[in-house]
Amino acid sequence: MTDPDAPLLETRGLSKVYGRFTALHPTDITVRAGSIHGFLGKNGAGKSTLVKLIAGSERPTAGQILFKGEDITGLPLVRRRQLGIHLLSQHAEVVADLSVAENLLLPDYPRRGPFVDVRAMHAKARALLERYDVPFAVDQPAGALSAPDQRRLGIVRTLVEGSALVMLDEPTTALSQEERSSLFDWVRSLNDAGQTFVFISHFNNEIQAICDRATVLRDGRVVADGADPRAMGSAEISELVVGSAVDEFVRVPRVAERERLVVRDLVTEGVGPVSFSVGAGEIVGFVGLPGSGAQESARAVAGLRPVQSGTVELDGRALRTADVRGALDSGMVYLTNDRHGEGIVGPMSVRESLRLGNWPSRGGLLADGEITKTYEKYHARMHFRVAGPEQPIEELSGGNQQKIILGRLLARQPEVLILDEPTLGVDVATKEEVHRLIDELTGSGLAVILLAYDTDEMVRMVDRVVSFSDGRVVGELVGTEVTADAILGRLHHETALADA
Ligand SMILES: Nc1ncnc2c1ncn2[C@@H]1O[C@H](COP(=O)(O)OP(=O)(O)OP(=O)(O)O)[C@@H](O)[C@H]1O
Repeated sequence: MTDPDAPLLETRGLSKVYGRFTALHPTDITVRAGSIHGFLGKNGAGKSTLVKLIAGSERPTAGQILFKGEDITGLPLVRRRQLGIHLLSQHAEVVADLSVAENLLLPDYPRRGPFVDVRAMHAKARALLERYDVPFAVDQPAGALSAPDQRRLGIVRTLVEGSALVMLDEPTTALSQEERSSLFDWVRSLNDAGQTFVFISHFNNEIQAICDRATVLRDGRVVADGADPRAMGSAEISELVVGSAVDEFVRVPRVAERERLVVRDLVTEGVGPVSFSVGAGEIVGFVGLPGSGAQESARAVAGLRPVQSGTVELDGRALRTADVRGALDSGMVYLTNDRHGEGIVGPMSVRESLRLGNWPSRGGLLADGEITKTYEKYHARMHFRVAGPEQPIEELSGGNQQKIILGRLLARQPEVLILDEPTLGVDVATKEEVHRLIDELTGSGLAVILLAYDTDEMVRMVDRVVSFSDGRVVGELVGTEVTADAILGRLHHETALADA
């Protein structure tokens, strides 16, 4: 049995300074053996910095890390892994083109002479997966697994290596509600068997669902250590994280007076034909499971997917389909849910990143003052935690990068805004501010399409929901029909709806 009070890991005066910026002030925390310990905090609070220091991928400026009572501060990452300390970032850490078995056993493949013994490797992998209750085919490429299964594979790999502490940095990013809860069930069952986890999330309900202890960081300082989130209300957790009460924003639904975006019979690579419209000042939520056509249709409208047939009209003008430039020039912008793949130019400064692709010019010259004004405006609204306007965007915390990308799109003063997970990785306070900002813009006629896994976000923001299944539009919810239960109902009974 694991002693419930035994400290597995402790930090003493652990700090991290980057140049003149203190990401983490001297920090004392304790992670107990057998717990699921949440690290909470606003964007840039220092959560990722702390887990990186513990894992050994960053060196501390000062302080100590004790693991099972031993000082491990001077040990490199590989040695810490051997001791069983693992950090899994948001991106599933599997090698996509290696098989599941190869991923699991890397690099100690069973051998017969100089050759890898594939049979033995598969048998061993199968036995391991069975032990952790994950029934993947071992010979398929890991890249073919769904996102949550890739995450499971990543976790199993650390367990196979003999993990004592698995740290998960926002592991539910881009997972659907169902995928989240089944991942949680699995993590809980591993925890019941004694596995210790550290878990980072911006969702209070996730923290309350699986964590028995929590550490809260604010601006690089610990403000609570060892609190039990299950004994707190969600508002209480938010207040602890933010430092003041969070004023939840709920939009007053708006009825569109005229159509702005009209899409007819759009067919895009296995999806369609779909038809829908978005009115001036309206926010329309697209709901559907992965592959249902919700995201595919939104991307096709923005010119990000090839279109086989159908028409897209903006304010009565036909747009050329599959033309990103044309869509952008007409005022249609798309916020990607993959900021690493599509959103970030690493070394560029925060200030310039806000006007990337939309450079203000005066008499043919770059209007530098305008760039600064844009920075000041969005900094005031979205509270970037940055060292200053010239800091390279790649150095920012995940949530702060998301805010910059969103600011960049808003600075284009779009006519149609397509938001794919706009508050991905964004903290509870900023989420409300982002919602307010979008709501204000609809006041001047902006048309918005919103894709969001977070049903609560959907309910609070949209005027109407269009649901997708099997590549088709299968239903609509309007006004008071838009409730969390109704949206989840649409997701779970898509086929029933298709028949209706
Ligand atoms: N390499 C670096 N150089 C300079 N500053 C950095 C570097 N890495 C992180 N920082 C700064 O340290 C602060 C803490 O970042 P960290 O990634 O730990 O935040 P976080 O709490 O994980 O935030 P989020 O919720 O947004 O992921 C941020 O303000 C970030 O800009």
